Amino acid sequence: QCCMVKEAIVSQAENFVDRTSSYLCLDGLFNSSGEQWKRQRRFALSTLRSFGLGKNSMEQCICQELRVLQEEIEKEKGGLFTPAGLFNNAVSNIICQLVMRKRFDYSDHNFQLMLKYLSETIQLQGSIWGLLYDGLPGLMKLLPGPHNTIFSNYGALLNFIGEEVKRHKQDLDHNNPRDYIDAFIIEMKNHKQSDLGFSEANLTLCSLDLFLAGTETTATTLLWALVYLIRNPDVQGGWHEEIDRVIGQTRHPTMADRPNMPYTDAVIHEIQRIGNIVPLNGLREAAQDTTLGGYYIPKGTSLMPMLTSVLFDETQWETPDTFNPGHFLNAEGKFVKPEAFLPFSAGKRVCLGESLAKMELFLFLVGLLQKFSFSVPDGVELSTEGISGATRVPHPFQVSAKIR
Ligand code: HEM
Repeated sequence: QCCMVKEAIVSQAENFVDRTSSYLCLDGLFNSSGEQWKRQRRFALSTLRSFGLGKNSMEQCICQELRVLQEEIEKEKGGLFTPAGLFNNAVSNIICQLVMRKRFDYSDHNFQLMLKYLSETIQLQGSIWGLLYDGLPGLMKLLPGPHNTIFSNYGALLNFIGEEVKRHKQDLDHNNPRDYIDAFIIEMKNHKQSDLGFSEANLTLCSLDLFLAGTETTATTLLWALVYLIRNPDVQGGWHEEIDRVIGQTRHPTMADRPNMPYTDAVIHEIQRIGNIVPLNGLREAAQDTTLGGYYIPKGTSLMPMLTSVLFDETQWETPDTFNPGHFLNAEGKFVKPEAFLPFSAGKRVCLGESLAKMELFLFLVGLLQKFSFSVPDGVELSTEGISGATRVPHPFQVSAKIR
């Protein structure tokens, strides 16, 4: 199965095309294909890079947000709190800086509402209701049910981004674009009509895609980190020890610390593997009759490459169902990355934000562990059973964070 997933998304990619979701007939980044997707993906990558993606300035931006997050957690004074909202807000602020050059306070109720809509929509889209709608949009449109909430949530989210676009148009300086939205508006002027997706409607959709993709996955990974660290105090202790030895207690982590922290690297990778945050990839469709892993797949067949099967393949991992950072360490304690590790997928549609996500996971997690020990009251056990939608999230939980 592992080989099939990799074959389908990498070596046989030309035999499969992306099958777009029926929701709202969106273009955006996720749902476009062909020339438009190619152009939009290239534009998004180069624009985000020009505003700091993968650069030192991004590192500083994440560390500033880390400080705010640490202060917010400190305010809890070691008492129980719910980390989900804080993590969502902190992570979202990073992609918001790139897309709309602003961050939102943790007390901003309207922004909290947007984040709630976002999580709810992602869960519903991956639920049976979302899948039924994707399969039978004509019929489902006529029926009541939770799938209708997706439309109202998208409406509110598109409105929120639309307001930002309006504000950007009012004070745009064509010679000094500030962010992705500015750069897109300028690019729209260079294109006749709306070819290759450079239209105002698509600007809103692409911005929403970045906001959505850049928030939920990374914030959910941070939540799984707490679940597994609290359930495995020896791993949390080992991580504290490496942080104290390599960075100490006074300075902030930087990406330059990473090569000196193999245990940290291994734990983060193991959290991503066992957390299995994006279990299902987007639908693909066989563009021609194809043979994959010995199976004949006729042209037109829809396939869903399950990243889960790669992450839990017992031929690839020593103890696939157990949280074990040793999966990513060799006998000398050096970090190694097995080929079967594919949480960002692979091939031409590989996650566009992979480098940003890795930077965020490293800096946020090391910064939080440097400052706090996380625990739950005696007798409480955090569940590893996730709630599966388009992403797999932990059941809501509370933790306490004691300053170290
Ligand atoms: C731990 C965090 C993350 C995980 C596990 C993750 C995982 C994924 C996966 C599995 C895909 C689907 C790839 C495919 O269809 O083959 C994807 C696509 C995508 N991701 Fe991420 N992602 C993460 C963070 C981010 C961040 C921070 C951004 C912000 C820019 C982002 C932006 C995107 C975009 C725009 C796509 C669509 C790419 C396309 O269709 O061309 N992701 N991601």
